[in-house]
Amino acid sequence: MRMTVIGTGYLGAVHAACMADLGHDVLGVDVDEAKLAALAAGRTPFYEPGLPEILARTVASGNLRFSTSLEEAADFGEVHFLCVGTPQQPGSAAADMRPIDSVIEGLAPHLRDDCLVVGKSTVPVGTSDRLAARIAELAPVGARAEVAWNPEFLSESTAVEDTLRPDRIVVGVTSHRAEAVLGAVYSTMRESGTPYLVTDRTTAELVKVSANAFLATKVSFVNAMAEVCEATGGDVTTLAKAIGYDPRIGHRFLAAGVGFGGGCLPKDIRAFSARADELGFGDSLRFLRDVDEINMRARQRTVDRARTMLDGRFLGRRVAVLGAAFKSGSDDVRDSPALAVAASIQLQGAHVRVHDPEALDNARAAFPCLDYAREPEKACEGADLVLHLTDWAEYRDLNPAELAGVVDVPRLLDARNTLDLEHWRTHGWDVGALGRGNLAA
Ligand SMILES: NC(=O)c1ccc[n+]([C@@H]2O[C@H](COP(=O)([O-])OP(=O)(O)OC[C@H]3O[C@@H](n4cnc5c(N)ncnc54)[C@H](O)[C@@H]3O)[C@@H](O)[C@H]2O)c1
Ligand SMILES: O=c1ccn([C@@H]2O[C@H](COP(=O)(O)OP(=O)(O)O[C@H]3O[C@H](CO)[C@@H](O)[C@H](O)[C@H]3O)[C@@H](O)[C@H]2O)c(=O)[nH]1
Repeated sequence: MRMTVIGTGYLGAVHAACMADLGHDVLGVDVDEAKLAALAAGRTPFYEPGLPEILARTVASGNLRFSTSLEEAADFGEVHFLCVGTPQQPGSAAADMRPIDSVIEGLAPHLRDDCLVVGKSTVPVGTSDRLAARIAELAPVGARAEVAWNPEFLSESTAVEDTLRPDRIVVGVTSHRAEAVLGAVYSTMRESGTPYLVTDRTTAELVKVSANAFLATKVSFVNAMAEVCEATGGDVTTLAKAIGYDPRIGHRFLAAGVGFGGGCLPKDIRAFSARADELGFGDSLRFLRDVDEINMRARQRTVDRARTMLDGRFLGRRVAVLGAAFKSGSDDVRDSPALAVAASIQLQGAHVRVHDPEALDNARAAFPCLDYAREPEKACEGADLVLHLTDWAEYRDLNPAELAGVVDVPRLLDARNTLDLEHWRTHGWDVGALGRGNLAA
């Protein structure tokens, strides 16, 4: 099937390459010419495990091509996936819909007969109806252009696997024709037994934002329990392990620490709340403000704990930060808790040097005020405190004995709760963590 993928960022580049790998004929479209040039040369503009191989394969086979032209896109395919960004609006909690609106303005006047515009971006409920109405105004007379919504659930770091073998596929449609077209797009997944839910567009939009709201709530729940453990002397890691054995709760998304960040969960819960206020059901989602507050408090608690470990003073101290990406397996630093903490500590007078295996360039562009090192050992040189803020596997393999010889004072705060602190302690380290009130000072 011939299709376009409009917006080739973290979501769109993966979707385009995976669709091409499934045998579809795909045109990726973006406004960012540098990004398109890299993709067309088979180079991934960001770090995503497994993507370079699929991209190289599909570009070489000719199944995947790129363009900046929406007119060319309209002419190219019968299905158009919208994958552009919906970031938080500056100065508001709501989603910025300008990228999507501008795509519709550019695409709709050129749409061919019988095409399907399929939203994958995460949007405020009601968007698909609004876009369908606008397309009806702009599309050539007689063009039967429809809108469907097909939310995306991939996570960065496992995006390729999540796209090729998703937990479920949800399509929101208003006709049998749209249902049949999307059924053909996803025939491989359907044949392999992936749960496939066909629904109305509104429900499809809501499935996406409610899934992210639930995930955010789960992380904030465990971070609230971390606060309780700190106040009472409990251990949140054991607590999470114990409650997670109940299959109704489950272990995933119960890792307490510095909280959630990234280009999705924080902005999506805010946009959901803002939309609820707009539509008059804000009270139903009031709890999401607590979820957001608990999450922001996790960053502040990390800063406070670091200050306490440094005897109440950041000024003139050297702090090594392990991790800049919002999570391991990604180079994405959008709303990264690690960088928020690092910058706050720097602003309070410490000299902060950050290491990350993949996200250094993005981190430097976002926070040029921080100092950076290409090796963890370099970041730790002369440090009064080492802060573990992104849970890269390689940090679990660090040698505490060797690192003790590099730092000024062997002091470690594990704000991800994934390091073996007893092991570090046996090598002379003074250790701290979040939510582990039972850790003897
Ligand atoms: N990143 C994820 O893991 C993920 C997963 C599921 C859903 N989503 C949703 O998908 C959407 C995209 O997210 P992302 O992380 O890929 O963002 P991103 O910023 O990485 O990518 C967005 C892309 O859209 C391009 N773009 C912006 N305006 C454009 C225009 N007018 N025409 C063509 N291209 C344009 C940008 O240049 C960029 O390459 C968001 O709504 C997000 O919430 C993201
Ligand atoms: O137990 C946990 C799990 C996650 N996190 C943090 O939560 C954030 C988000 O992690 P994750 O959800 O794995 O990453 P994303 O790539 O942002 O994916 C989320 O956002 C995407 C965009 O909407 C959705 O498609 C995915 O389903 C949803 O998981 C990161 O900062 C993680 O470090 C925790 O602090 N504790």
